[in-house]
Amino acid sequence: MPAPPTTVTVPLPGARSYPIYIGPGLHSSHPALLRDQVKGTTCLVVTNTVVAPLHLSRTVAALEAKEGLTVHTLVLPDGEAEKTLEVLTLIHDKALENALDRQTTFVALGGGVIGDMVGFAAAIYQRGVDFIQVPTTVMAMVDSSVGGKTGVNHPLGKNMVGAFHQPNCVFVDTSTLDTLPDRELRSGLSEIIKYGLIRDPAFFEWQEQNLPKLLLRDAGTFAEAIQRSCENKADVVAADEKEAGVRATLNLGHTFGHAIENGSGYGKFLHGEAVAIGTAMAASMSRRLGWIDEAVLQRTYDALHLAGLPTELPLDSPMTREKFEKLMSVDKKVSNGVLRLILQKGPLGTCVFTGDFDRQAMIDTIDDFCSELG
Ligand SMILES: NC(=O)c1ccc[n+]([C@@H]2O[C@H](COP(=O)([O-])OP(=O)(O)OC[C@H]3O[C@@H](n4cnc5c(N)ncnc54)[C@H](O)[C@@H]3O)[C@@H](O)[C@H]2O)c1
Ligand SMILES: O=C(O)C(=O)C[C@@H](O)[C@H](O)[C@H](O)COP(=O)(O)O
Ligand SMILES: [Zn+2]
Repeated sequence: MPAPPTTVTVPLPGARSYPIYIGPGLHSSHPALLRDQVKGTTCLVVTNTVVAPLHLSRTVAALEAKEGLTVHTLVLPDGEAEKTLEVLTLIHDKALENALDRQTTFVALGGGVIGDMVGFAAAIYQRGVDFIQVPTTVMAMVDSSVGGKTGVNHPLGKNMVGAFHQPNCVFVDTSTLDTLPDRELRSGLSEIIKYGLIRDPAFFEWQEQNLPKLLLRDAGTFAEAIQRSCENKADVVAADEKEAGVRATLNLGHTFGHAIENGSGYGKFLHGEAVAIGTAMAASMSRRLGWIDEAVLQRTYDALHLAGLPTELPLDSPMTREKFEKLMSVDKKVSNGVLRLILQKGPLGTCVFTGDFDRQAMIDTIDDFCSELG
């Protein structure tokens, strides 16, 4: 009997708490932890054209070992540009063609794009069916598979159509990272750094020491980074599941970042790259406001650079101040017409979620980041 894997729990009221299982080779060592989460007699595993040839057979084998379970599969096109309502409809087409009923479970096998889309498809299929997250990117393992934010993009705004829908469990087989390209791996580091900046200075200090080992894919270091990230995310989600307040802090850098993702054409930047530039913009704005000192600004930039992430817009960027303002005006944190932002304030590891800041500081920051372009 293999030792139990590392388990982080997302505590939620009403018997909705769920486990995040983390470990190398979980598909082989602990397949029962996955299949036991399927309650009915059918499930639909959804993945994409990149992940399917690499990992689908392992997930299907783990599920098919359950007696009486019929496993359906669907392979979607890959990429952020495919995170749309049109593509999501293919999931419902497949489910209905196979007469999948309300007891079915959807299984999301892939990165954050698949996880967000399959979760939303589950939230609205026959008004809600179960789903399981099987994340295969760093981004999905440390952030997107946890917490139940699901949805798709709209041409006019990122993640603009979606629902809160929590998974039955998150099954993190860290061995799937062996096939992840370096660029996608670095992108996920952006959200790991975020946890340090918004609430966990000790984790940030650990990152300052260990980011080089993460880039070298050291397995033990990765296991710790994933566990500590999931613990941070689980704490925040438990405190504020539907983002009435503190959960918004998980959006550090995202208002600028989402504008960059949309304004550059979904897919030019990976989410974590856009968030890295957005985090640099937010830090610069905090410094401009006098809310952080030069040392905190420098450490923020240094960590992003150490992770191999960008902190400025590329020279050929189509972003302009007008584009930023238009896209940021539909951010989900706008309340009664006032944009609220997450900004670092005080010592490293502290931030605020506020609409109470000098708007000129935001404009000047945007101008500063756009000034080298075109
Ligand atoms: N719901 C949330 O809380 C939340 C949090 C963070 C990010 N997100 C969303 O997640 C998305 C970004 O996620 P992502 O960075 O995982 O992008 P992604 O899902 O597009 O994956 C990145 C690339 O890696 C490929 N890939 C995935 N696993 C692989 C593997 N093991 N080996 C080789 N290739 C693999 C994918 O096919 C894709 O080409 C964005 O849409 C973002 O908005 C959501
Ligand atoms: O879980 C959350 O809450 C987050 O904000 C996590 C973010 O990293 C993630 O990118 C999320 O999808 C952004 O949410 P949105 O509400 O700004 O679309
Ligand atoms: Zn994010």
